[in-house]
Amino acid sequence: MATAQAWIPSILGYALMFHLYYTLPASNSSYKYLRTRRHQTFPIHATVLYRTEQARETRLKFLICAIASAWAKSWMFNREVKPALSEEPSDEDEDVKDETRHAESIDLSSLRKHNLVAKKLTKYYGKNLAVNQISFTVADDECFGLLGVNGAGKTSTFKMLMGDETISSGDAYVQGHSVKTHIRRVHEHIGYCPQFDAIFEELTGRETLQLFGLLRGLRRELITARALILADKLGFIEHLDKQVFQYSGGNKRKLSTAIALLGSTRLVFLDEPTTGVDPAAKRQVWRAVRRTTRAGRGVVLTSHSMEECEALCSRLTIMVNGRFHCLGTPQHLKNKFSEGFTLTIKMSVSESAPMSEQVDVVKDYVTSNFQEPKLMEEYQGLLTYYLPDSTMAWSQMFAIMERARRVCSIEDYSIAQTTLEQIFLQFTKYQRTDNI
Ligand SMILES: Nc1ncnc2c1ncn2[C@@H]1O[C@H](COP(=O)(O)OP(=O)(O)OP(=O)(O)O)[C@@H](O)[C@H]1O
Repeated sequence: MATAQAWIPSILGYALMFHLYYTLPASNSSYKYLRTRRHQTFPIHATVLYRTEQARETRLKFLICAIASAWAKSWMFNREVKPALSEEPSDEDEDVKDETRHAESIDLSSLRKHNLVAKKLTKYYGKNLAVNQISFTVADDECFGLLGVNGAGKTSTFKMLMGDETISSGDAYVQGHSVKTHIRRVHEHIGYCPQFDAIFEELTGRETLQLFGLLRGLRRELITARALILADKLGFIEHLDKQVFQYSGGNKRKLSTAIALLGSTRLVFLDEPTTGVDPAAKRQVWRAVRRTTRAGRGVVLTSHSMEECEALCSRLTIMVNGRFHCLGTPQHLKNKFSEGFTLTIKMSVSESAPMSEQVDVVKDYVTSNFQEPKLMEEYQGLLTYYLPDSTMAWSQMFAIMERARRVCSIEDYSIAQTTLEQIFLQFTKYQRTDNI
């Protein structure tokens, strides 16, 4: 499809070019010399004049044709085929509706009081609707998480907010400045760690930070001090004077995160900052992000790690097909979308009876004390149950299991709520994959 689209403007352009070339009238003088030539009566100076005239006209025609061709091309590429947007899907989540109403009710005079306000932000790539009328706000000291599978629209959202991609409709406001009309002012307030490291391989880490600091308009001494602090906190200080091409993938991500955090901007966009970063270093990045929000700066984060979102985000949303499908604190989402609990029991080794008998006793106990428990896994004295009754109180479940410890051969047990990952999977199974 993309190839066909690329060919159409060229064919149109060239067709237009040939059409114009053969139909545009030549000037009188050109006709005159043409006629003269046909009758073989032209003097030598007339031939020269004819060629000059002809060349000038040809150039003019080609110029007109080239402009027409370029216009046809840009019209084809910039044309956005917009299928009608449904006003508000009826099955939209209440929290998402509330956030939408809140963001859209903020009037122009109050926009300055908000760190980031997005109103009906929409992105089309041709016919593909990548981001579908999302509205949200990000407060100072808030870490707002955008979750979603590949192709959900997270990066497109960032790109629109950064002015890297045009906004198809809607707008966003950073500290009151419109992304559509005042992108330069917007840039002053945003630190950005893109999904793919946009850094110069030949520079050292220190030079990179100095370059980006100077571009931000920071004083040299300040940049030097901040570069050292960030490299130390993010854990790449020993690589600071190495050229970037020598950095591992994880260290490049840390450097990109440091660039985003360098300028003390009101907002920081982090697009999968810990991809490829080892678990210990990940914690360092998390600490740096927490310090950022504690300092009163807003962070918008995308990540494929549920653990990361749970650790960092004050609010998060799960994006599917360019729309928000739920929104709230991690605990709120767990309480709201929780579908039961997971009970894990570890059997104790006892000489009094064979293991299989003891396991049967525990199974009977669980079946008679919980509603419709489902044995998910049984492996070497370890039983994992799914408890679908999400209305049961924690205290009640623990009381049952403490009693079980006294009457059965149980060494240990644990009860866990549905994880954020399970909730994520519930939503993302609806993601279209045809256009990724
Ligand atoms: N430059 C582009 N041209 C055409 N389609 C695009 C372009 N960039 C993204 N898309 C499409 O837009 C949709 C959203 O893509 P986007 O990169 O925003 O998703 P994402 O949630 O960031 O995914 P990932 O987790 O893989 O980064 C996808 O269907 C993708 O194919």
